[in-house]
Formats: sequence, C-alpha cells, structure tokens
Amino acid sequence: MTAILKNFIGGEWVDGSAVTKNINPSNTNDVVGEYAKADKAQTEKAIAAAKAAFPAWAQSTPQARYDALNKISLEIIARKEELGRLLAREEGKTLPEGIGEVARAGQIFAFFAGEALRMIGEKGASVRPGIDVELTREPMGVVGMITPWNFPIAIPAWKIAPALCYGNTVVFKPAELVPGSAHALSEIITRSGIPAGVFNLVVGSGSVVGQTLIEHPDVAAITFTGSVQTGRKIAQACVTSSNMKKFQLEMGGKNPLVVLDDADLKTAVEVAVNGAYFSTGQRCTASSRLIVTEGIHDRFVAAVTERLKGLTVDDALKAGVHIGPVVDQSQLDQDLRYIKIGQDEGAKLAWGGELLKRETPGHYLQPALFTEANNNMRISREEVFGPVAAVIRAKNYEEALAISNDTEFGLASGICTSSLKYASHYKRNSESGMVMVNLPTAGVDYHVPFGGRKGSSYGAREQGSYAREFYTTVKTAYTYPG
Ligand SMILES: NC(=O)C1=CN([C@@H]2O[C@H](COP(=O)(O)OP(=O)(O)OC[C@H]3O[C@@H](n4cnc5c(N)ncnc54)[C@H](OP(=O)(O)O)[C@@H]3O)[C@@H](O)[C@H]2O)C=CC1
Ligand SMILES: O=C(O)CCC(=O)C(=O)O
Repeated sequence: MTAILKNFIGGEWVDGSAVTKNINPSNTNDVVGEYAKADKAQTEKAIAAAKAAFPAWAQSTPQARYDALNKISLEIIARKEELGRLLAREEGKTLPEGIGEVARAGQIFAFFAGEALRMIGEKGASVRPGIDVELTREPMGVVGMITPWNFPIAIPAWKIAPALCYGNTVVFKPAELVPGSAHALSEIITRSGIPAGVFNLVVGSGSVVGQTLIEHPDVAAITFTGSVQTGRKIAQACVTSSNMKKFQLEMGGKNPLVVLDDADLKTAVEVAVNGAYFSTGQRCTASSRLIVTEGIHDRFVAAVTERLKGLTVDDALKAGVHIGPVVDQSQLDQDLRYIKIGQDEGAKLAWGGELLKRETPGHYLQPALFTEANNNMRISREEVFGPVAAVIRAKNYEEALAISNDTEFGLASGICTSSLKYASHYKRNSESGMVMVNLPTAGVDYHVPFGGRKGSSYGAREQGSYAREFYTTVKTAYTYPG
C-alpha cells in the first residue's frame, strides 16, 4: 500500500478530508497514486498562511528569491527523466513530450530567478518644480492558481515562478486529474528555502477548493488556465468579490493553420500533424482548423492522411509511440461526440476517429481528419480538445485569411507559405495573440509572452518579463525634499 500524499499548508504536509486517485490513461488498471483532498476549511487555512507570510516575502531580497527559484530550476532539470515519466504516466503525453515539458518548467524557473534580479524601478521629474516621481512595482499579495490537466508541470511553473519572483505568496490548486505532477513540483518548491506559508498546495475539486479561492477576500488575484466555461465563472466571481480581485484567464482556442499553394508540402504536413495531433491534440494552441487553398488541397490531404497512417498510437511510456491516449473517459466521450457531430454535419471523415485496442486498457483514439468541412460547422467553431482536425477549402489567400479570423477565439494561428508577402500580411492581419510562419501553432518559447485575444484570453499576458503586469501593481510616489 503506497502512502497517501499530502497537501502543503503553512509549511507543513497535512492530511486531507478525503482521498483522490489518479489513473494512468494508457492503462486504467494502473493507479498512479493516492492524494489527500483539501476541504474548504483547509483551503482557508492555506489562504491564511499565505496572507501571514506575505509581508516578509514581499520584503525579501532579490538574492533570496533568485536563490530559491534557481534551486527549484536545478532540481527540476536534474530530475527531468523521472518527472517526465510520472507526467507521461499520469496525463498520457508520450515520454519525450513529458520530459520536454519538465525541462521547460525548469527553464521557466531559471528565467524567473534571473528576473528577480532585474526588478528595477523608474525615476523622473515631476511637472511641478522640485518634486521627484518614482515608479515602483509591488507584489499583489496572495495569488490563487487554478490549473488544468494538459500541462501539469509547465503551466503551474509559469504561474508559480513569476508569482514568487515578484514577491507574492501562492495557493496552488492543480486539476484533480493530475495531482502527482503537482505534488512532485510542490515537493521541490518546499525544499527551496522559502519561508513557511509562501507556497501552499491544496489538491481538491474545482467546486470546493477552486470556488473557495475565487470567493475569498484575502486572495488578491486569481490566475486560471482551463475551459471557457469555468473561465467565465471565475471572471464573474472575481469582479463581484468584495476585494474585486485581479484576474487572468487563459482559455480555449480554435486555432487556424493556413496552407497556401506555394507552401513546401513536406513542411506543411509536418507542421499540421504536429500542431493538430501531438500531445493527443490536448493543447489550447492545437491547430484544429486546417485552411487549405485549392491548388495544394488534394496533395495536402493525401500527404497528411499518409503521415497519419504512419503514426503509432499506444501506451505513452512505450518507446517509439507518437500519440498517447486521451486523458480520461470524459474527454474521450467529448472527442467521440464531436466526431459524430462532424459526420452528421456533412464533413467527410477522411481518416481515423475510431477507438483502438492495445495491450493495456487505455483511452486510445485514432487521430481523426475531416475534409470537406466548412467554417460554420460546430467542429470548426467549438473547441474539441482532442486529436481531431478539419480541413476547410479556401479559394485563395484572402478567403483563407477571412476564414482564419472568423472565430470567437484568438489564441494562436499559423501559415505555411514560401511567400514573404503573404507571411508578412498574415502576421499583421491574423487576429490572434501568437502567429507562426512555417511552424506548428502549438509549442512555444518560455521567455516571451503567451496569450491570446477575443474569447481565448483575458487580462495580462503570461510568461517572459510581461508576466510582471499581472503579478505586480504599480506605485507612483511623489517626494518634495523641501
Ligand atoms: N485551454 C486550455 O488550456 C484547456 C482547456 N480545457 C477545456 O476544458 C474542457 C474541460 O476540461 P476541464 O479540466 O474539466 O476544465 P475546467 O475548466 O473545468 O478545469 C480547469 C481547472 O479549473 C478548476 N475548476 C473547475 N470548476 C471550477 C470552479 N467552479 N471554480 C474554480 N475552479 C474550477 C478545475 O478543477 P478540477 O480539475 O478539480 O475540476 C481545474 O483545476 C476540456 O475538454 C477542454 O475543452 C481543459 C484544460 C485546458
Ligand atoms: O503550445 C504550447 O506550448 C502551450 C499550450 C498550452 O499552454 C495549453 O494547451 O494550455
């Protein structure tokens, strides 16, 4: 019998009121671990601990913050294989994808270790004589973090690292499907030398732990990544809370990849298959709309189908596997529902979409490619969040751009072309937060801003030095020396 892993509140590992298990989606007989669930009272304790720890951490030296964040980074990177294996077992990402994500988390902590040393203010003259004006940034206070299951280490990392870097304290609520990765990351953080209460882990459901965080008056800010539906609820709760919390939402996408006649076919196929299907398509940046112009359409569809036939869908931990399982039964049901909707709407299922049997019982789905789709279909408008993409035919670049922008979302977009003219025009006119040329829409750098427009994102950007907009508040100080 393995030990039940605990929550971390006020500098101590504590038991919970119930237990949650995470199941390996590649083998549903494999229970990865058991985790104590925090209740409302424990979440409130974590918030109180974070509040009590805030004044001292807010005054801590840049050196202390650098040392802690750097130590976290070094341990994550040193253990990337082991943690990547845990992540792949728990979430269903392939092992190389899991290791890559862990390495990225380590690099994020390293980046924000450096950022702690670069916190410099500004000083200027007043419009009035003899007065100095200083602009400084101060931390927000207690930051509540609500994270999804699809990047169980990288997303917590890109929220926790800047929060600590800029002097905030943290209450971290991971998604219930992935407590193992959250626990492993938290253990590393607790060994970094930060004082008790600065970082707290509360595993539990969105409706209890998440809800307590978004309603509590001592939580100054909420950072969230997840579904549009939950994001909207969080926005409402933050705006109506007595302290009017600052909030930041990263939600869905219906990301377009435009493929023009002049694209290099091999590049376009790799970009499309990687962006649409890798990580089992469970990325908010996944390319789920492949908008292809007439002259290359048939060759592109044939080549993508051939490439899909060559992909191995199997246990995430096996060598040579390209696509792991869908994360759980509920997400699998959603994927299958949308595949049926696509067929009922008149799109042609050109490849895949069926359940696969492997040695172990897992949620295996053959990546699905629709053709003859149009942009009004539900499969073109709603986020599926699985290995499902639809090809939409366009007459020319202008029509492809119009289709690309005709969506409620605006996270990532991409174009495959050898024309500088079209690439430049698309970069300027695509209504998304991140634009890729001859690169997959998914898979981004860790040192530059991440985020979107329209229904995809709300609030300040995440990642890179832009993260300071969310995790700090600006103070303007006037001094008259007399
Ligand atoms: N854009 C993205 O990055 C992601 C999008 N999604 C989309 O969302 C769909 C559903 O996935 P799911 O994981 O259920 O997404 P959710 O938005 O429900 O979950 C994201 C996080 O929010 C928490 N949460 C849920 N309800 C509340 C609430 N009322 N108050 C506060 N926190 C809450 C969840 O907790 P708990 O897990 O405990 O319920 C989880 O930690 C997917 O099929 C996909 O379409 C999902 C993940 C990431
Ligand atoms: O594409 C990426 O690198 C990040 C994707 C992401 O953050 C998400 O799917 O939530």
